[in-house]
Amino acid sequence: MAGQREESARAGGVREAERPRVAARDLTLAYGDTTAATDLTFDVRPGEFVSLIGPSGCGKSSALRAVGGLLAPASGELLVDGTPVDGTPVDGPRPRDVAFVFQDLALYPWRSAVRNVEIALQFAGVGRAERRARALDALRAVGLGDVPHRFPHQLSGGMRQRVAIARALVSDASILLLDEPFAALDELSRLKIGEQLVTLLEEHGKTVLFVTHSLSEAAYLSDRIIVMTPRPATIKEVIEVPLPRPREPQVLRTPEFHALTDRLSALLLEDDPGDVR
Ligand SMILES: Nc1ncnc2c1ncn2[C@@H]1O[C@H](COP(=O)(O)OP(=O)(O)OP(=O)(O)O)[C@@H](O)[C@H]1O
Repeated sequence: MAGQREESARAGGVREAERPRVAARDLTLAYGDTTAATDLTFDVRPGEFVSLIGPSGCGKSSALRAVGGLLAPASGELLVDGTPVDGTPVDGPRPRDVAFVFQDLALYPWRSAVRNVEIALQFAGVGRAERRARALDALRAVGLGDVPHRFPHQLSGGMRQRVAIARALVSDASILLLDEPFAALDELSRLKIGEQLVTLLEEHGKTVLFVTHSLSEAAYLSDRIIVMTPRPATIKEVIEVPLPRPREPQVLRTPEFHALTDRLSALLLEDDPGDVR
C-alpha cells in the first residue's frame, strides 16, 4: 500500500507527498512525575500502516494521544504534516487531519448505527443524501451493511467497534489513530475485518498509527511495526513487514509470517519474560 503510493509520489515528483505525515524526534511524554515514554523518534509516512506494540502500560496509547494533540510533549518535537503538535486542552483545536478510534469508543446511544457514522460528515457540512450514502458505504465495508438502523444497545461489542471504525473512515481526516479498535473481536474476525479495513484505508488514502496487543494482528496488517520497551517506553526496534500485499488469511500459515511473529515475541520477551501480550 505505502509502496505503491510512494512510487506514485516519486513519479509525480511531489515533495509534499514524501514528507512524513507524523514525525517524532526525541519525544518524551509524561503525566506529572510519571514518565510514560522517552526518546521516541519515529516517522509515519504517507499511506503507511504503522503499529505500536509493547508491554501493557508502556506508553503506546500516550504516544497516540500525543499525535492527536491530547497530550503535550514534555520535551522533544512532534510534527503532524510538518506542523508542531503541542497538546491543547480537551476542547481546544486538534490537528485538522487526525481522527481517533479509542478502546472505549463513544457512540451516541440514541442514534442508529448509520446516524452515528453520519455525524462525522454532519460536522463537516456534507449534505443529507451524500451523508447517508457515504455512511452506508462505510458500514458495508466493515460488514454491517445489513444492520444500519440498529441502535448501539442492539449491537454486540465488536459490532459497536466497527461502527466507530466506519465513522473514522468516512471522516475527512486522513490520519487515523486506532487504539486497539478490534479488542472486542475474536482473533479470526479481527484479522478478517482488519484486512478489509486495510483495503478500504488504501482506497481512501489514509495513513494509520495503530496500537494493538496482538502480535499476529500487527504482523498481518502493518507496513512497519514499532516495538517498544517497558515503561518508560523507548523504541526497541522498528521492523519492516516483509509480507506482500494484498494479504490473504493464508499468509498466516506461511513460514515468513511465523518468523515475523516469533521475532516480535522474542523482542518482547527479552524485556519482560513474565508479561508478554
Ligand atoms: N491520565 C493519566 N494520568 C496519569 N498517568 C497516566 C495517565 N494515562 C496513562 N498514565 C500512565 O502512563 C503510562 C503509560 O500508559 P499508556 O496508556 O500510554 O500505556 P499503554 O502502553 O497504552 O498501555 P496498555 O497496553 O495497557 O493499554 C502508564 O504507567 C499509565 O499508568
